[in-house]
Amino acid sequence: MSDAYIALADGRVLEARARAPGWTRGELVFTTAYTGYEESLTDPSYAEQVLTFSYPLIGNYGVREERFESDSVQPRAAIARELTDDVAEWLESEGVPAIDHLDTREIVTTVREEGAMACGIAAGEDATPEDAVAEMEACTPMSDHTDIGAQVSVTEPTVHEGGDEATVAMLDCGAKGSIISSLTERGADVHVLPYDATPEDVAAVEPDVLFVSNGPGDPENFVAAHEVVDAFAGEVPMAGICLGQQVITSALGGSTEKMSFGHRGVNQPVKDLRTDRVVMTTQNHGYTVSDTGPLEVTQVNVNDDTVEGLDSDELDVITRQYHPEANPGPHDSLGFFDEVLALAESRQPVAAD
Ligand SMILES: NC(=O)CC[C@H](N)C(=O)O
Repeated sequence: MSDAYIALADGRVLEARARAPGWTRGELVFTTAYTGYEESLTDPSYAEQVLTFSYPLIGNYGVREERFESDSVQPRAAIARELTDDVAEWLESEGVPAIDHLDTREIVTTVREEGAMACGIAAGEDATPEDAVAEMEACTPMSDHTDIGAQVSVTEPTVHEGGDEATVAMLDCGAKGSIISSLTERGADVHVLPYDATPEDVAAVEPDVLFVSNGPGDPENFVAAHEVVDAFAGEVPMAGICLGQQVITSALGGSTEKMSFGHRGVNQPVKDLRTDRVVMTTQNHGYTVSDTGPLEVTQVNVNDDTVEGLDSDELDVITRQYHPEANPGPHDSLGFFDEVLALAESRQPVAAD
């Protein structure tokens, strides 16, 4: 008899071991990252998802708060072949169900073949397969989470001081902490605004750059952020990461679509079309830009040719689909943040003598 079950939308029910008890459901996804479990488990972009680690041992260097990307665990549940006690205790204390001792290769190959899918988990002494199936059946598609921004955003504007190099207005659609610190470390003051900030709220900050953060769910559901981008297009330089790239592009007239199983890992190869240089990147997304509107493609994914970087000299826009802040991940693309600051500088009025 097992004390945990996961039910997949394709009808399969797998037995597992409960590591943190609870009943839950979400969109089943996997990451191939072999380090960075604290960063991934606190990344707000995983809200409403159940995160499977394909790497078989998760937790072998403990749990340290300094590596957290937000102040809570974000996925609805965690799955690995083997979770250490450190990670299991952390997840239990956060009330997030966790299971291990199952064949995670089966989950990964299923999601790769059939796409990200609904799943239900029942973990704990009284768990039954039927409970897991009932959870799975109650799971709603990601695009139905129309106000997912409210789950992950600040509710009040918050200022992170970095210096007078630039003033950044960041729409917090679920921002990772290290995106904010990558900007403050370079001397920018970052005004973090709620995901549903109005153009007036943004104007009040007098930003040199408007930055749209990463975030969970379907980018089309971030309606207020689309309105802000539309209001400032051509007036204020813009930058975005992941959901930020998707929102900026669709607000400017392009579009996005859902991928089959997405990109989640720390070794996604990206080629810069201007230099022919390939860098390794950290990624976590299930949607992609399908029509770039007025933006020019500067970078593509070497594996599947999807859009990784966009640019517009005319509109002063630069965006990335991957995560240049690299937490976890290779540091190859940290220079993106220097480009964001240069963009801000290009628009600042030259001081009179
Ligand atoms: N990391 C992110 O910002 C993810 C963006 C979006 N939710 C997606 O899955 O594509």
